[in-house]
Order: sequence, then structure tokens, then C-alpha cells
Amino acid sequence: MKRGRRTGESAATGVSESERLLFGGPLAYDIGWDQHEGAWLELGLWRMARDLPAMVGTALGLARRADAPALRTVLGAELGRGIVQAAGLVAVNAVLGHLMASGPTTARLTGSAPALLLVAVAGVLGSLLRSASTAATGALEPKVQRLATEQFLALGHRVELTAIEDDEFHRLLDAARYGADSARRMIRYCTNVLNSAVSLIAAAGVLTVLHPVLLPLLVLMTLPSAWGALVISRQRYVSFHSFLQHARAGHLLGQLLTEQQAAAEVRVHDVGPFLLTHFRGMAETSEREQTRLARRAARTGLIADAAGGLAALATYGSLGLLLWAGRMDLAVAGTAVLAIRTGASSLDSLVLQVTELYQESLFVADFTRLCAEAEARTIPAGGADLPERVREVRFEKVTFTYPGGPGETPEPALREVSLAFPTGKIVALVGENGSGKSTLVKLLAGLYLPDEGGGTVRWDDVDARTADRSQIFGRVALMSQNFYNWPFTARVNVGIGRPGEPIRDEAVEAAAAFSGADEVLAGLPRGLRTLLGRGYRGGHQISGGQWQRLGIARAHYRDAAILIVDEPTSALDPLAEQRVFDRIRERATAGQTVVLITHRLHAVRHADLIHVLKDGRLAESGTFEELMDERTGTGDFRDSYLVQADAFSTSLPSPRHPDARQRS
Ligand SMILES: Nc1ncnc2c1ncn2[C@@H]1O[C@H](COP(=O)(O)OP(=O)(O)OP(=O)(O)O)[C@@H](O)[C@H]1O
Repeated sequence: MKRGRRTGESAATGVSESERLLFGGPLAYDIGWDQHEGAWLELGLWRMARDLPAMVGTALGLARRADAPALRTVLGAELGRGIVQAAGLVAVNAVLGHLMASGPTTARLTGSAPALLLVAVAGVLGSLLRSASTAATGALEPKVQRLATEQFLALGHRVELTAIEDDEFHRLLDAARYGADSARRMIRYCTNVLNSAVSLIAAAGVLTVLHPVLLPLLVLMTLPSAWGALVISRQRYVSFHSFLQHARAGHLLGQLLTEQQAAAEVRVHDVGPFLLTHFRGMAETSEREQTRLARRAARTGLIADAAGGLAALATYGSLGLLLWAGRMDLAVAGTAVLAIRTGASSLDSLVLQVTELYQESLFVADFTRLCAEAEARTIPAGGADLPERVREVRFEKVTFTYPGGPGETPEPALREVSLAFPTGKIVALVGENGSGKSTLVKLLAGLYLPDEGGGTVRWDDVDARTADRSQIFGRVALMSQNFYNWPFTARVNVGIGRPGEPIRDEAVEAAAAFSGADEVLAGLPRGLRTLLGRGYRGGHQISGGQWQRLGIARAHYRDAAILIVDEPTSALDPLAEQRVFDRIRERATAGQTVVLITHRLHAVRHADLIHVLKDGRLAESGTFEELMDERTGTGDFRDSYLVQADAFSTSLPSPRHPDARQRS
């Protein structure tokens, strides 16, 4: 029943044509939360009362860690303000008592003077305490946000790669990012709640003394607005979750229109109007949702106001009745009206602040859930030590499957693969697109582990599953197909290969010479200090091949035991490519293991060992000669090699470039 109602809430907006066309289906949907989390979404008074303390505890815990003295100042000042307000109310009561007593006006005025002075002192003290609280809150909030964001980012970068690639985990990451901001806002709401609660207690205390029936009436007056605020808050929260991916996709469309990478195609292919149309399509879906929410909020607000009005009528009616029946003095009734007004506004503000606090706390709960989930999916720290000098890394019947989406049963990307990477050798991995080469080297690099019961990757006798993964990472330099172009200086683009150490310019220059990036550096306006990335002051753009040379330099600078190069030279010109392959051979001679993935089969002639993958299985292994020999090879490698060789078989004029002639 509840599930149906909730699903209906967001389904009401429908799926836009843009979502269907660009993203293949609805992005605003209710999955996950209903099915897995269920009860935590139930926003009711009871649940709020039960969960809120823990959530407030989380925010206050963050605040204490961020700046304990500032937190103490805020709490002390707010508590003080409440007490001062209570004293002020009592003093007002005394003033009214004196003014409405019988006797000459001068005597009544003189009699009320001390109480009046107390009212004034309470006002001044209240202002001082408020400014102390404002200053401390202002200092505390950004620190809490920084701490929460840092915690979020620290967890995010330590989780397994499979978690980062998991759609559900990504949704949680999105929500938790918002939760870090919520932690900041919670501090303000916490102080407001504290303040309203103390002044409410003061007003309630005064009311109870005046007449016991006034207190329940005060509570009755506020219940409808509490209900209204809760319902609206719940609707907003459900909507936020339903629209998380939709909002990200809409943002993406906006970004694509102005992004540098897409800029050329956007203009030449005239993609701009297409993207803009769909941006509007997506935005209109969001607008419909906002309109729907606003209508429901207006309806809920009306009902709450009507009920609140009836309750106010009952309260003031009861006060009138008490006066009429002579059960209350006029002075007491005056104070009662004042206390009811103060109490009602404190209670209103308390309810509003608690509801806001609760709404924020739900996002902080996402943050807490992310922390727990990330903790469970974090790459474990510690483990078995790798041998000082590893003789080989061995794959034994390794099967690996990428996680599938809901309702999918994905096929394994690797099936029972057994092969070895001996130390100090050049090992080539070849095979068709999608045959599993990149997946296999990610297992070698420790980024993925084999399926449960799906074989073992061994570093000599140490199983990668139980090994200290940071040691595996430390042994590997990865120059992957999709290496990252860091939008920093050229120096950092190479030096980030060893991020834990100060960058040494001589080593950076040596690494650049290794990959041919020295020529790139020579052409940069500020050499190593040139910022690589348009869009920032002094930013410089380099070509795809030049980025690749820098990427290879970075992998070399890392100076790891195993150098994995996945299609390292796809963007290099032929001479630069030849130079890189020559240098890679030198590295292997110097004792480094080189794992080379390439589709240019002539480049693997000099490999010590070639593994051929096909449909996620090992098709054959051997030296170039063995694979080319009809008696020892299966033909998988030979056939592909001959197809490529055939393209070059016509006799060509000899090269003019001296380097090329030397090598031929
Ligand atoms: N992150 C991923 N999530 C899910 N499936 C993936 C992921 N990466 C690769 N795959 C799938 O795993 C299979 C093997 O992909 P892989 O990238 O290892 O192939 P490859 O041999 O390196 O291909 P190519 O020569 O085109 O680079 C493919 O079917 C691919 O769709």
C-alpha cells in the first residue's frame, strides 16, 4: 500500500522523450529505497522522535571534531539566551502585575521599575548572547562542512573500483555529497532548536503556573503545523531521491554545451540546438515535479492552517471562559496571552526547525549510510606481504564477472584464464576488441579480484585476495588506454606518478626523455611549469599524442616493478612509437616486467611471451615464433598477424628519415 503510494508520487511526472532518447529510459524513479531500505523513509512523529537524537548526535560529533570551543560557545550562548528569555517573561509578568494592581499610578510605576530594569537587562544580555552565538556558528559551519566533505572524499577514493563502477553506489555517493552540506546546515538548525526549546520551556513554565489547562491548549495549537511541515518535508525528500540521476543527467547536458572536449563537435556538427532542446525537455520534467510538489505543499498547508485556526480558537476561547467565570485575573490573563503568543511562536519555530533539522538529518543519514557502505567496500588495509623479489605473477583458472545492473545476469569477462607474467620479461597481451585484455591487467594491478571461487592471482605464493593490496599497487605502474590528462602543470603530470614524494626535476626530465615527451616540453612556453588545460589562466593545450608521451613518462617515472602499458602508442606518430617500443625493451633488459597490450602485432615480435585472449578465454600462449608456427600455434595469432602484415606486403620505397633507416 505504502509502496504503491510512494511510487505514484514520482511516476506522476512521466518519462520525457529526452530521457527515453538520450538515456534509454526513465532516470527519475523510485528503485532501491522502497525495495531495500523500506522503513527508514517513513517520516512520522514517532520515527522522528526516535531517530532525531542519533542524527543530531552525528552532526554534533562532527562539530566537536571540527571546532570544540566554537561548539561550546554556541551551545552555551543558546542555552543562556533561553534562560534570559524566561527571566524576561517572568519580569514582564511582574511588571504587568504591578501596573494592574490597585493604587496611585506613580506608586504602580515605581513598583514596576525593578522588574522593568530586569526586562531591559534581559534584552541586552539576549542580544549579546545572540551575537556570540552567530559569530561562533559562522566559524563552526564551514569547518563541519569541510570535515564531512573530507570524510566523504577520503572514503570515496579508497573503495574498490567495482564500487565506483556500481550504479547504486554512485547514487549513494550523489546523495551523500548533499549530506555533507546538510551537516553544515544542521548546526544552524540545532542551535535554533535549542534556542526555541529553551524559550518554549520558559513560556510553558510560566503558563503552567498561570493555569494548568493552558499548556495542553498551547500544544494543540501547534500540532497541525507540525503535521503539515512533516508531510511536506517527506514529499520533498522522496522527490529528491527519485530525481537524483535525473538532476545529474540534466546537469550533464548543460555542461556538454560549454565543455571544451565536446566544443568542436558541438559547433561543426551543430549539436548545440539538439542538446539545448533535450536540456529543455529534461528541465520541463523537473519543473513538472516542482509544480506537483508545490501544489501538494499548498494543499497540506491549507489543511494545517485550518486545523491550527480551530485550535487557536479553542485556546483563546478557553482563556475567555476562565476570565468570564472569574477563575483568572485580568493581569494574569494579560501575561497568559503574552506567554501563549511567545510559547506558540517558540513552538511553531521549534516544530519548523525540528522538521528542517529532520529533513537535513535524512541527508546526513545518507552520508552515514555511505560511510558504512564505503567502509564495507573499502580496499582492505594490511594483509600478507609480497615477496621482496617476485619471480612471477600467476593467474590460476581466473574467472571475473563485472557486476550487473538490477535483474541482469552478466556474462564473465574472463573465464578460467591460466597464464603467467615472469619477472623481467616483456609479456604481450593480444586479442580482439572486448576479449578481456584490459580486464586482465586490472586484475594484475590489484584493481579487481577474481570472482568468489573463480580462481586465484598469485604473486609467487601470495594470493592477491589476502595480500596487502597497497603493496600490489606499489609494484605496478599503469599506463592505461584511458589514462587521465591531469589539468595541472607538465611537471605535475609526470611527477604525479609518485605522488607521495617531492617531485625531482631531473627525474621528471629523464622520464620525459624516455617517452619522447622531452620534445613536448621543449615546445611549451614555460617548460615544465606550463599549465596543461585550457580554461585556466596561462593554460596550454597539447595534442593527443603529446598527452600520451607525457602519460608514458609518468608511468616510467613511477619506476615500478611491473609496467603495464595498455595501447600505449595508439596516438603516437610512427617514429615516436618505435622509440617508445625500443625504450620499453630496454626497461625489460634492466629487470622490469613489461606487460604490453596492443593491436599493432608487429610491436609484439620482440616480446618474450605472447598471450592471446579470445572471448575472455586464453586462446594460446608462446613466443612469436611458436605462435607463427603452424605446428605449435592454434592460428588465432598467426591469422591476425598475417592480415596486418598483408597490408604492408607491397614493396615500399625505403624510409628517408635517418632514425627509421637505422632501425630498419
Ligand atoms: N567497467 C566495466 N563494467 C562492465 N563491463 C565491462 C567493463 N569494462 C569492460 N567490460 C566488458 O568486459 C569485456 C572485456 O572488456 P575489456 O575492456 O577487458 O576488453 P579488451 O580486450 O581490453 O578490449 P579492447 O581491445 O577493445 O580494449 C567486454 O565485454 C566489456 O564490455
